Amino acid sequence: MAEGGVLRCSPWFRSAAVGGPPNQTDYINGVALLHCSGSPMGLLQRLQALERQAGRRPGPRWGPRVLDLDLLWFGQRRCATPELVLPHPRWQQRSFVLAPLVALDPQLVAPHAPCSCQDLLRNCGPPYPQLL
Ligand SMILES: Nc1ncnc2c1ncn2[C@@H]1O[C@H](COP(=O)(O)OP(=O)(O)OP(=O)(O)O)[C@@H](O)[C@H]1O
Ligand SMILES: Nc1nc2c(c(=O)[nH]1)N=C(CO)CN2
Repeated sequence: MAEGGVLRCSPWFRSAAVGGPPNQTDYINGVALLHCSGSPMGLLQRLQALERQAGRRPGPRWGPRVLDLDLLWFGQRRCATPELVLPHPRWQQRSFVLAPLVALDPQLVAPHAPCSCQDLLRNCGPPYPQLL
């Protein structure tokens, strides 16, 4: 049985919806650093079960959802299947991901990233997510 848990959590950030249908309400984003002794796919399945428990139902791409738990990276692992791509293909361009990561650790350089999360966030430019 795989074991794991939450090591650290970022504060929450509010930002306007990026992409998806028009007129969405703002999103609230955070990141967590996890310890996990199991496989990336096993972890993704646990995250998806939590989304379902929270009441998430199928909807349009990037449309409103009650909970969205994405796996950004899993150590140094790389993976490209229809079910799981690691590292997540879009995290480096998303200020709503990078602002919480920088809040978690201002020095953070993620596996396979070309520079620090702080530099990636600067590259995104404004508007920056609002710290709650
Ligand atoms: N790293 C990953 N983290 C989460 N889901 C992933 C990942 N790689 C691939 N997927 C797959 O993406 C599918 C769609 O997930 P979801 O609807 O949550 O996408 P999204 O979060 O809205 O969009 P995005 O992938 O751009 O963040 C899932 O069924 C899942 O199998
Ligand atoms: N602000 C914000 N925009 C998004 C978000 C998100 O979490 N926050 N997630 C998306 C698909 O995962 C698409 N757009």
